[in-house]
Amino acid sequence: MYIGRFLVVGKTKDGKLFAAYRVSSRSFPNRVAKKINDNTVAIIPKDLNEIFKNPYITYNCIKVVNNTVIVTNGSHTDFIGEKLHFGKRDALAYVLTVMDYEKDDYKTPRIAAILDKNECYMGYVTHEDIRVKKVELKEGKGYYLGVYNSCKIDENQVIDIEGTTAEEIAEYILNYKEFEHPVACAVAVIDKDKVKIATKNKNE
Ligand SMILES: NC(=O)c1ncn([C@@H]2O[C@H](COP(=O)(O)O)[C@@H](O)[C@H]2O)c1NC=O
Repeated sequence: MYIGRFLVVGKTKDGKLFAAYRVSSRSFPNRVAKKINDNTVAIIPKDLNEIFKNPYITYNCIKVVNNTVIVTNGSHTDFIGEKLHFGKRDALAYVLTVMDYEKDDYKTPRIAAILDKNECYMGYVTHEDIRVKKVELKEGKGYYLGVYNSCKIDENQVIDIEGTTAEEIAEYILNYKEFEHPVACAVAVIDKDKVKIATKNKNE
């Protein structure tokens, strides 16, 4: 099944909260997840000329602001980070409403999640729907939300989670076989009062 870009929020078997993002792509497979600093992961084309071909393929996919993790499939990551003072629900609702779905051939949805050690919200905007929801995370499980054929917040969109570190989870989700065309994965794990980030790219 091809679900395009997707995010996962969940809890490891040893109780740590995490957010993950995977690029799956038919059209732009030559990209990497690159750790920019301890708080930011970007999705970048290997050939920088690609940046000018499509406005939606280069962006920060994870940002950590004061131990709060934001994960998205586009440039709304930074905007949400700037609006966290609205509260998690309202930051998602505001930015998704203002930025709307992507104006490409597929009307690709924007997806997002915000997570800290206390709570998690997921959200999306499509050309016909918009939703933000608080979710309760369960040990050893991750809820996914993807851009194609899976753009909904639904308890049935759940996968088992293997691994307890950011590195292990990134490897696991990049290689998650059910979802086709893996390209790159980035993960942020909340471990006590620190957030640890890791990336894993195809053929790395
Ligand atoms: N965020 C991304 O990494 C991303 N990659 C591709 N897109 C958009 O989705 C369209 C379809 O891409 P694909 O065939 O790789 O699923 C692209 O033309 C582009 O407009 C993206 N936009 C949203 O997911």
